[in-house]
Amino acid sequence: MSENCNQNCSSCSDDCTERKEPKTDFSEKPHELSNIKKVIGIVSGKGGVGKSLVTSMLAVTMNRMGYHSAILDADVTGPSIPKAFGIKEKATGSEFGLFPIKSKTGIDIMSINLLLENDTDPVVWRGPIIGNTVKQFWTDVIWSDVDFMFIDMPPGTGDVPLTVFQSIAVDGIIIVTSPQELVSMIVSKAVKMAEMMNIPIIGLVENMSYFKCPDNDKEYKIFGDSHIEEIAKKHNLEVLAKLPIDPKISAVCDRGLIELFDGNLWWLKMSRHFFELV
Ligand SMILES: Nc1ncnc2c1ncn2[C@@H]1O[C@H](COP(=O)(O)OP(=O)(O)OP(=O)(O)O)[C@@H](O)[C@H]1O
Repeated sequence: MSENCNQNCSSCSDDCTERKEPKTDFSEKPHELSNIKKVIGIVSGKGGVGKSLVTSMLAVTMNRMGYHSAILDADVTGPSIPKAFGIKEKATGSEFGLFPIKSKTGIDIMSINLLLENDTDPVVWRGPIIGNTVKQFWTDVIWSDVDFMFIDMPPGTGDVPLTVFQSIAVDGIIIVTSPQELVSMIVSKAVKMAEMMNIPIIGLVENMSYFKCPDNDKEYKIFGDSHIEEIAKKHNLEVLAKLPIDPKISAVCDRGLIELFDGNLWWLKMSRHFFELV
């Protein structure tokens, strides 16, 4: 029995011996014309820590290595992926389903902003509708020959991420954090959620870890000291990267040119973990 057992089997995914009700399977099949090999979810305990940036750069890195990458932007209320890739056109469809938009370098992307008339329209929908929209990005979009799909998950551990985890067969997740107070609690929540859903955690990424001053090469910890190593040890996880604050990153994102960012070794180091999933 799970140490967190609340005697309510309907809200639990554990296969324990005490189970009273059969496990409900909420998983959805992708579109019948889709072919997706591996799905990696990028999650964060709270917004604004760089989840979309990590999602985008991982897709760019794998694409540069010759793998067909895709991004499913499940962050419906804060969709920043089309902006980072400079995508302005709208998604189209046929009687068979919806087609993702191809970025300049061939990454397939689907996001709510590719369907809304105006990018600036707010998505003032309740959780179940948002959850269903993300499900449809999985079931109604034709994802052709995708080697690695990266999902920019909605921030937090609430209703919407839960729906996404239950409906989409995610092969592994990466948790993105920043070096601030509360990180320990936020990571613990994300880890518990992944454990409940039986989803492997590939590792942790600390974004905005430090800033390296170009004038004196010194590293400054703008958001305070990092505790990511202790947190990783506590949960028996690997720290995949400690990414610096880099004004060049925000500049390319703002100009829709993320595919031109030359990246650094961190991204290549992270990508080796995806091959372990294959
Ligand atoms: N390491 C970094 N250096 C400089 N700017 C960064 C870095 N990481 C992220 N940013 C910038 O910070 C902003 C927030 O990043 P991003 O959109 O990736 O966060 P998020 O966690 O996905 O947020 P949300 O959950 O609100 O969508 C963006 O403008 C991005 O360009």
